[in-house]
Amino acid sequence: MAPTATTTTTGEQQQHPRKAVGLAAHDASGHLSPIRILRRSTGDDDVAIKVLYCGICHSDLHTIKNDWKNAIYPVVPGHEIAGVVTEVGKNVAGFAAGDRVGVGCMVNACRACESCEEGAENYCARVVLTYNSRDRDGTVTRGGYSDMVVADARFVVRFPDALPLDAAAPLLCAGATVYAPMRRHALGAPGSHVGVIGLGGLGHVAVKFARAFGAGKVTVISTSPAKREEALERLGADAFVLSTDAAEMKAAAGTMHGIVNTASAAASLHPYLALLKPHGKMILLGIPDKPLQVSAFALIGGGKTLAGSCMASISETQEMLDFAAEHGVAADVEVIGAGEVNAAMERLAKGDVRYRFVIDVGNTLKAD
Ligand SMILES: NC(=O)C1=CN([C@@H]2O[C@H](COP(=O)(O)OP(=O)(O)OC[C@H]3O[C@@H](n4cnc5c(N)ncnc54)[C@H](OP(=O)(O)O)[C@@H]3O)[C@@H](O)[C@H]2O)C=CC1
Ligand SMILES: O=C/C=C/c1ccc(O)c(O)c1
Ligand SMILES: [Zn+2]
Ligand SMILES: [Zn+2]
Repeated sequence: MAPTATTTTTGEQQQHPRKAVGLAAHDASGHLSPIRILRRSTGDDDVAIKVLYCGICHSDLHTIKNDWKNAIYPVVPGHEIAGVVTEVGKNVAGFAAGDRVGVGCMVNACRACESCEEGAENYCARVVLTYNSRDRDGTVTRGGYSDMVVADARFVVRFPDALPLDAAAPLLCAGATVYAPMRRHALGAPGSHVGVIGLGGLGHVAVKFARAFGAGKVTVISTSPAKREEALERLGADAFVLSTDAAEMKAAAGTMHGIVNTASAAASLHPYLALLKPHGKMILLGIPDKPLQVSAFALIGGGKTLAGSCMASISETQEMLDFAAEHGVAADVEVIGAGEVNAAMERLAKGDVRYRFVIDVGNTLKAD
């Protein structure tokens, strides 16, 4: 199907003269179709990247379906972008043509606030997300379901040679998002018992990182009985608790030092908080479309902590990639062609993926 022309203004065409092709959703049906888009020229601080792979994060699905009511259509999703450098600006010293690089969830920030100065640009109030965000030049950002991207070098990371780009692409969001809070809150530290709610893209990588951290015990807490065997036999979990089984949940109550919650749909927190030991911590990562409720007693009783965490900083993302390369951590992926993306979204909505779809952009997304 021939790409549709994107809706660009004359101003945007002047600022973004470079033709590219992508996959866009035009409404809350979430149906993705080819689109011509424009990218900026390579600025002095920029890196131009030929996209080879892009992971499909559940946030992409939330966004194109407008679950969060923040979609700026046409949405070109994708923030698990892996590819090779084609051009660098004259101020860029750390990258060169041919380098294996990635772009995750962010492409800009204010660089002046307390968070930016601390190297925590993911908590900048003016953070610019890789897609569906208003950039500083006023244009809407478009993500990695496209054949090329241009990004400020500060927001580009390097893949170690040991990481294959298809299986490493999901680390840019799924991996970084679980790695950062697990390190910050010592979840999965040696001798500790960590639970992971939701064995999906984020969850399965959390299990792998917990193993690599030397956790004393890793328990998957899942709504899917079909995931039990491979959680235990292949992913390295020590235990599997079916959250719909009252006896299994009761047996696990009060046993966990920490829990990583990656559930993509709204579910009562109370049964999960009961799994924590006194003073245990739940890190909330999943972003369901509906607000969550928690009773005071669920936290006060036991002195428990419920903390949110958002993406990861660029330095945490690079640290995570280097750690993953050293410890053999990569995502379990199902590589698909650009033409299969809508079928993949339907399967993702049903949890029918083990455990991350990755689009083979380099070989299957081309301008006609
Ligand atoms: N905070 C942040 O910075 C980030 C947040 N996210 C968010 O994290 C969530 C997970 O993303 P991702 O891993 O890509 O999604 P996936 O769809 O790959 O995995 C989500 C998992 O959640 C579980 N789940 C689904 N529905 C329910 C339910 N009703 N109750 C309990 N568990 C449920 C399923 O696991 P099982 O079958 O084992 O039950 C499913 O596999 C999304 O909401 C996404 O938007 C993603 C990246 C960054
Ligand atoms: O998948 C990652 C999404 C993270 C995210 C963070 C902040 C925000 O406003 C979003 O819409 C998504
Ligand atoms: Zn994501
Ligand atoms: Zn800032």
